[in-house]
Amino acid sequence: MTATARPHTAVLGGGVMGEALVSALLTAGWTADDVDVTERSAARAMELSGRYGVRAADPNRKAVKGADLVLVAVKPQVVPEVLAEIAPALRPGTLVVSVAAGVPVAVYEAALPEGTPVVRVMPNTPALVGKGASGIAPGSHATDEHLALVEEALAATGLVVRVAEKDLDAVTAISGSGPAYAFYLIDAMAEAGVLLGLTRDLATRLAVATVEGSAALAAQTGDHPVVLRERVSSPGGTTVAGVAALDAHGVRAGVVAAARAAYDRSRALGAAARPTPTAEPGPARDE
Ligand SMILES: NC(=O)C1=CN([C@@H]2O[C@H](COP(=O)(O)OP(=O)(O)OC[C@H]3O[C@@H](n4cnc5c(N)ncnc54)[C@H](OP(=O)(O)O)[C@@H]3O)[C@@H](O)[C@H]2O)C=CC1
Ligand SMILES: O=C(O)[C@@H]1CCC=N1
Repeated sequence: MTATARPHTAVLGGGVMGEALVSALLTAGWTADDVDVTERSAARAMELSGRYGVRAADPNRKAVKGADLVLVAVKPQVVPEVLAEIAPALRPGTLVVSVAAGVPVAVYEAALPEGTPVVRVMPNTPALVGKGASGIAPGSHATDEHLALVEEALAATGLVVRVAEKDLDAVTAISGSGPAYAFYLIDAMAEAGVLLGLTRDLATRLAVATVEGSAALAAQTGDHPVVLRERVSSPGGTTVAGVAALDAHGVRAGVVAAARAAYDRSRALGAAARPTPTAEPGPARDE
């Protein structure tokens, strides 16, 4: 039996998320020969090449020339310059997928040749261990087949859900940035354990296992979080005392404020990436 051919793929930007994407592609059935990765620093590109066997390509423009799938994983502020660089070299039909926070599909469609299919993705770092959560949204030229290809590319990362683009800033605020909130909670629980006399190692292991187990219980039962919380809370017991203290310290309001701040920041990053009204319209391809 021969393996299914995968589209030749260029990953532009090999930082935290670019590396997660490279790893996910290889787990999903792409071979190392199918994947090129570009980086600003040659040393980082060689590091990824050594770790995964993928080709360290340079520059972005050359990498996309032979690609059927381009994954943009640079910072939002760098997206406009990368699009300007690659636009003339993109082959017709090449699917451009971006994980950049906030940057609207319209920015890609304005910068890339007319008709270029674009899909925006908001992944998160638990993708590194197959436990991620990603929202994906199509641009105006992306078809169901394009979305299916993105789902195939992300198959090893965990949950992938299709959403409307208007919801991606909210997805960013909840699941994109969310791992940091969860790590914040784990760190705070571990620190509290140390305050109460546990060793840091034990307190950290207990906190990690508790958050992991609670997430697994919520996922496997499908029960509402309030129901699950009530099951922990014996009348007049320790848990109601603890949860009352969380409420008294405004922790719920703090989580809502965190998500709102991340949402606003995502929108601001998107606004900053939009071209000024005087900018020239889309470029032509290389001959
Ligand atoms: N980290 C996360 O949890 C998530 C990140 N994202 C998105 O993923 C994108 C990348 O984020 P993250 O991986 O955290 O950031 P990183 O800074 O770790 O990665 C970006 C990488 O791109 C490199 N780079 C910069 N300019 C270029 C260029 N012109 N061509 C090729 N590579 C370049 C950077 O090099 P150098 O450092 O030398 O500039 C860096 O290694 C962002 O747009 C972010 O919004 C989305 C969801 C979650
Ligand atoms: O912090 C950020 O901007 C990126 C996007 C979501 C998670 N990390």
